[in-house]
Amino acid sequence: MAGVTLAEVGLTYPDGHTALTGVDLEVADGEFVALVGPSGSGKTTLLRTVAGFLAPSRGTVAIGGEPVASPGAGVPPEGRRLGMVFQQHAIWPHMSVGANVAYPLRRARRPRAEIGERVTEVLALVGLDGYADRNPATLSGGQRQRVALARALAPTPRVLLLDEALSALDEPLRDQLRVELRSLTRQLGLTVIHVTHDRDEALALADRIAVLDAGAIVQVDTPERLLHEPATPFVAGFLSDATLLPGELTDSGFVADEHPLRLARDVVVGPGRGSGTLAVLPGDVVLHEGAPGGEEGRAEVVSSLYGRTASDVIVDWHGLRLRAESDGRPVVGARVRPEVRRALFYPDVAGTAG
Ligand SMILES: Nc1ncnc2c1ncn2[C@@H]1O[C@H](COP(=O)(O)OP(=O)(O)OP(=O)(O)O)[C@@H](O)[C@H]1O
Repeated sequence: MAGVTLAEVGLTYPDGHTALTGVDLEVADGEFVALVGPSGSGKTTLLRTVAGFLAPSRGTVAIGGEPVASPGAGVPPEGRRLGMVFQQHAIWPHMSVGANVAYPLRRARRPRAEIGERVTEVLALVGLDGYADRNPATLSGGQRQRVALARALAPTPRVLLLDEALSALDEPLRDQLRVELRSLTRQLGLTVIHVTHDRDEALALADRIAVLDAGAIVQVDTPERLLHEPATPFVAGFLSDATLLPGELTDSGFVADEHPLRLARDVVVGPGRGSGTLAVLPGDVVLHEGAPGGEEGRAEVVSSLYGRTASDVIVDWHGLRLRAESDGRPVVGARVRPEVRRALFYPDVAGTAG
């Protein structure tokens, strides 16, 4: 059993900056959890707290049910039986590939024969069979990351911590390593916490994703639920590029503040009445070309980026930058009429009437 449990974890750096404000997170044994959030939201701080490089100011961290950190007490990183892979510069250039992978085993004073066997085994696992004698300088970026992964896996860690481990690689290599990483961690039944700024990578790899904002977790859920049922306007905006706008929801529908958008009640998803925030997902907007109808329905295309499944389009609609997915590729400057087919409503806490 090697799940990871964080209970009420807070962390304030010595300069007084609070990076984590009370994080509760339960990662199950064998689960792959991605941590995402804007720059500075605390992702790396959280990962380093689990690793043992940082001590929480309050709360506890447990691995496999055993408390490893609480204020004033802690198991050092080397006693936590974790593997870690960073973005780059993770392997030592003056050692051969085999020596890099053997290093944590030598430090643990494992018998020489066992070390040799294990190095061969993990190099094969990451697709680097026969690379033990190579100098890391002669490897590609992707191969070096595989060496880093092999070194992290060599001592049979209970949990694998990845900090932007694939981010320095170019596509399509990054994509290939994503696939390999996922099947490898499944095969080994490893618990993984993966920090990434790449939303698509998190959605593709993770069983569940934890979304951080300003040092707190705002939602932990499966990729599907995060995309279709974001818990807050922030999550809808951050993960799905939702357009957010304030307004009022009544029994007859939504009326935007200082904008012509009006929606019937049956296309607005969400509880409550009163003032709040509407989140419009790009896939819920249809752009009608030719812009028939009244002036208030007209918008102008300001950006149109072609994509594999749809174009990513931004229109200026009476000062609102509305994001839409479009089957075609509308040209910049075209006049269109946006139709919002569905939207999510989040009542203001103070403005909710029930
Ligand atoms: N050693 C430190 N001393 C003081 N503040 C720090 C220190 N390290 C990080 N911080 C601050 O703590 C907050 C969280 O930083 P952290 O690196 O965990 O964020 P992040 O989500 O990983 O960001 P990024 O995506 O940019 O890597 C930031 O405001 C950062 O400036």
